[in-house]
Amino acid sequence: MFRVLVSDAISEEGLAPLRASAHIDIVQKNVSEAEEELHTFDALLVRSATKVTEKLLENMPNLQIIGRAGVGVDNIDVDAATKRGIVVINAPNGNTISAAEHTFAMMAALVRRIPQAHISVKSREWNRSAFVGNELFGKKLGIIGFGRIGSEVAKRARAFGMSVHVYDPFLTKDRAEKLGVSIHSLDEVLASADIITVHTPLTKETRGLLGADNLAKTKKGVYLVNCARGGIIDERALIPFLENGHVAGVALDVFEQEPPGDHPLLSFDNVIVTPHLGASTVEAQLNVATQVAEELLHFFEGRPVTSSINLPVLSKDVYEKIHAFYHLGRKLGLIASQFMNIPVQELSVTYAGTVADLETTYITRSLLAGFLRPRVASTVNEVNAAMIAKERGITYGEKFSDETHGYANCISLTVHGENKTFTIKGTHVPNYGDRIVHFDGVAIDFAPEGHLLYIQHHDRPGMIGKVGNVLGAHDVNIATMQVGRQEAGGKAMMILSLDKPVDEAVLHALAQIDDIETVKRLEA
Ligand SMILES: NC(=O)c1ccc[n+]([C@@H]2O[C@H](COP(=O)([O-])OP(=O)(O)OC[C@H]3O[C@@H](n4cnc5c(N)ncnc54)[C@H](O)[C@@H]3O)[C@@H](O)[C@H]2O)c1
Ligand SMILES: O=C(O)CC[C@@H](O)C(=O)O
Repeated sequence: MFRVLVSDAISEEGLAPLRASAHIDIVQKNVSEAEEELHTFDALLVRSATKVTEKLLENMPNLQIIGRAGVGVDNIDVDAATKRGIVVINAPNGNTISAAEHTFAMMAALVRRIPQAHISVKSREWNRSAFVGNELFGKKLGIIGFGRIGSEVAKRARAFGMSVHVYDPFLTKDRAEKLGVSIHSLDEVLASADIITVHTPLTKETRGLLGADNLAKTKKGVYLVNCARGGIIDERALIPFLENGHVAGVALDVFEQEPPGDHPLLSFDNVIVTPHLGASTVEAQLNVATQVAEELLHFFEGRPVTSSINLPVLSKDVYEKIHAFYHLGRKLGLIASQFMNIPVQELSVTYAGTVADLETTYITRSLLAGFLRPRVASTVNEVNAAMIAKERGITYGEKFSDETHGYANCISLTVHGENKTFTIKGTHVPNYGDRIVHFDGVAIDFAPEGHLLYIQHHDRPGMIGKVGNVLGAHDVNIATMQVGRQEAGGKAMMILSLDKPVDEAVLHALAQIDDIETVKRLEA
């Protein structure tokens, strides 16, 4: 049974695809209620309330995947999850429209002073002159961060007759033109906008982006909106700008600390607030829950996930094309690691033929995971392989070549260790399987499967018989045997596939045979 802990309020209807599976057990409890059984869960589904810390991950040793029903993953320690090989997925666009609409509602409410007027009328006052606002029409809207939500806000702003000035260092000119906005530097946006709305993720670069220095560059009378993440506007730095009237008003849906408690900003009449409601619509909650539940189901069924934060994104199409090579890459890495059972510094992967046109990043990650598997005690997979390699000082790189050795495709791995380099090459033959076609400088042909035995010897008559006799005497059955040599009478090798793994006594007996140089067990 695949056990899923749903620790925040997630749309019940959205969880339906998971509930439909007889092999998935869903438990709805918060983390402290589930304390005793945390170690039993394979998956964790959260919104923003559950803080997925390193400590929590330590208590969930079986966890394979974390699903965030929403966009921001700042409540999840993604590095700690990656280190443990845990896939992190989110629902990147299920709440985009709701968040954009909320931003717009906040902006309109801010400039027309709707919340203040609402409170006044509810207090039995009728003071029309106290709530004179501003039009949005004709105003310059500065958007900082022009991704999914920023661009939806822009569409609505244009419909309101606003001109939109955008700052996003990752936005291309083409996309900006398509969306009818102009790209500017941050300073230009700060200096020209009547209203500024932020739509970036919260990162090291964006924390405090609107701090004292940048706030001082804004127009006097500017309005600010933050429906993205608390901390992008520095709350403390904002206070003097509100006190001296430089900033005319602020709309906040998000806070550095949530809930904000008795925060000084809350006492300003021109600061309007909501309790992180950007995604709180029936539609958005159904969308994000459905997206994340479907992705979780794909993961459970061994199909590719497309919204992972810590894995290269793969479409179903791409996955189908690379799947076979992903498997071959894993085997190449695994065999090379055992053969080169010494410290290594560098792996170099070369793709040739049809495989060179595919999404090779994923194949390389798989190869790396295969290589690291015999070397690390913890789980290693394509999620954490790059990170573990880095920690261990192993660099890796990809190259592309035309040299296919006559095969339709060829993946070549060269491992550089101290004083020793090893190269292994493999190909995938559709409807047949994986073949290793070069091994340590010798052309050969064997399937990378099961219990393998590598024997390097001098090319002499009778070697096959001698090896067969030793194995027979130890009751070891040979399933297949492949031989290869560099030149007649020179370096030669045998790769045997055996019905069971051999023990040290067999290895020792084989090593005693004259003209045998090396004997190695390889599990594939
Ligand atoms: N209030 C809510 O309930 C709510 C709901 C959904 C999303 N959000 C938040 O809204 C924000 C935007 O979400 P999205 O889905 O549009 O994300 P997105 O990834 O589509 O867009 C983010 C944009 O920010 C840009 N960016 C990154 N660093 C930047 C920088 N230093 N300066 C300027 N731009 C930068 C990126 O290039 C990208 O275009 C996120 O913080 C998300 O968590 C809040
Ligand atoms: O779960 C929520 O309501 C918050 C969602 C929002 O902040 C997000 O980043 O998707």
